[in-house]
Amino acid sequence: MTISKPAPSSADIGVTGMGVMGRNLARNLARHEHRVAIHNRTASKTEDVMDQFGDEGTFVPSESLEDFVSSLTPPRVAIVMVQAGAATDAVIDDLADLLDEGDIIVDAGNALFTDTRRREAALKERGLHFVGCGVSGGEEGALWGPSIMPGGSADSYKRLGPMLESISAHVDGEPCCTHVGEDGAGHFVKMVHNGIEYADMQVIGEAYDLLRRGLGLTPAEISEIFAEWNKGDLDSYLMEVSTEVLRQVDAETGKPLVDIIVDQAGQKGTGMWTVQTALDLAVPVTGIGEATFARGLSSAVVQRDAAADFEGIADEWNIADRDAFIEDVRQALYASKIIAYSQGFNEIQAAATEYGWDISLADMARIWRDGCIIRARFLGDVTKAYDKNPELPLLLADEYFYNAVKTALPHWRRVVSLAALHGVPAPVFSSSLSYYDGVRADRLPAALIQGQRDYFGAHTYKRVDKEGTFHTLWATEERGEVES
Ligand SMILES: NC(=O)C1=CN([C@@H]2O[C@H](COP(=O)(O)OP(=O)(O)OC[C@H]3O[C@@H](n4cnc5c(N)ncnc54)[C@H](OP(=O)(O)O)[C@@H]3O)[C@@H](O)[C@H]2O)C=CC1
Ligand SMILES: O=C(CO)[C@H](O)[C@H](O)COP(=O)(O)O
Repeated sequence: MTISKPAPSSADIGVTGMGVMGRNLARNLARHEHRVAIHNRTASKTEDVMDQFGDEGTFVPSESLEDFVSSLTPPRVAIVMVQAGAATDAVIDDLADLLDEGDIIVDAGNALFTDTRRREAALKERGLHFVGCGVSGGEEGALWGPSIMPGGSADSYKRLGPMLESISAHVDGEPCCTHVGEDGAGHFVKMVHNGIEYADMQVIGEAYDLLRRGLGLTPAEISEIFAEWNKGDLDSYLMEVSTEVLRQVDAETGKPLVDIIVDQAGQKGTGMWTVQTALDLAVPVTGIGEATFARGLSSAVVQRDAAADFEGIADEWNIADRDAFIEDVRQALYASKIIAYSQGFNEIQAAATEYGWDISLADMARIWRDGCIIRARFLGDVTKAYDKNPELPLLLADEYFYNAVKTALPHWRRVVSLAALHGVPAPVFSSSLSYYDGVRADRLPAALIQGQRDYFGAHTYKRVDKEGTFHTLWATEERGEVES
């Protein structure tokens, strides 16, 4: 269809960016009886949406951004769904010039939360509301009910919230959408969601690799094991996805598709942002970190080529009890997953303190129970844990999760040892176990590190037996101690 000029104030909400996500969010809004203005830089995409889906609800298409804005009913709500970074800045700038005081711009892309804070502050000065809003669920989620994580002011949520809640996924009648917190809080939580997504995918990958190498199982056999696991504590969308991928056969070669796909994992940057930000906040997110580095290692072609002939000097696999090994791997996967989530929630907690965001961790777990990529039965238990104690210092301090990890421990230790002995990389399984042993340790070798720092840089240390800060005069013969 060709697009004609829309009637002024004929839409309740608008979406600009008719890519994979934007068009489906617009269709979801239209299906929920919102009149949706739609626009795309390349007008043919808007026409395409109208041709294919125009009869699904009330769409108000525009060719120009000016028409798009004038078709919105004041106070206007315009959702931007374009690439993060420069593209988002460009669209926001153009929109801001056309909007009036009190109007709301929603950035629903995967923006870096510091960009969101900058944009919110700049637009506030112009009297505009800016809402950085995480959306998860991929193409299908956007269409049928994503998990939605809006930040921005509580005032903008009053206008925006009911529309977003109407299109989100629901669990027991509760929307998987809530006001996360002020300014960049929504995008922060979405970033950590994606970081956790990386860790969750990696632990499933490590389980697959160990089952395949340890027992010589085929991808189809592992798919069946995963399907079984998916009926219990590990029940999750990513487990389901893995089951599907592993059972897929390549039509051209007749081989398992997973053997045909090049083993170099891509990344768009949200996992890396989660790790970089965690370092800034001094929160150890070892699971997410190792998962992100594992993707990096997989794509480090030059280094992998150079190391391809290195000896492993590893044991040959000879597992006597197949079922016991499968259970070991399942337990290692579950425990490592709990650690990764525990660390991710700690990162959100730390950011809430740093930026003054009033984020309910229970609500974050609640809105991730469905719609998003990390949706899982497990998140119902995480919700309960934070409902019971919103101040939990770490998820593992909850009795349910502590017991789960305690039960998993012997299995987990066996798997990590076997992986090391047999030369199978299991970076998240093993680093998560180290985190667990580190966080529960009575004494850590950090005392030696403090001594080393004091020796070469007079960085001082504290003593276990008295208050104060001390320095040993290492360069003197007496090596006396002074209080500094
Ligand atoms: N795909 C996914 O599963 C998910 C994606 N996201 C996030 O959603 C956002 C959109 O992703 P997705 O829909 O997959 O992307 P697509 O590549 O499918 O679409 C990108 C859209 O951005 C528009 N665009 C790009 N550059 C500009 C620009 N300079 N000015 C105006 N418009 C521009 C494109 O317009 P044109 O047609 O003219 O090129 C197109 O409409 C991203 O931030 C992404 O990270 C979030 C959750 C899940
Ligand atoms: O946001 C998402 C889901 O919530 C995307 O699926 C995510 O961007 C995928 O990330 P990457 O390409 O880095 O694996």
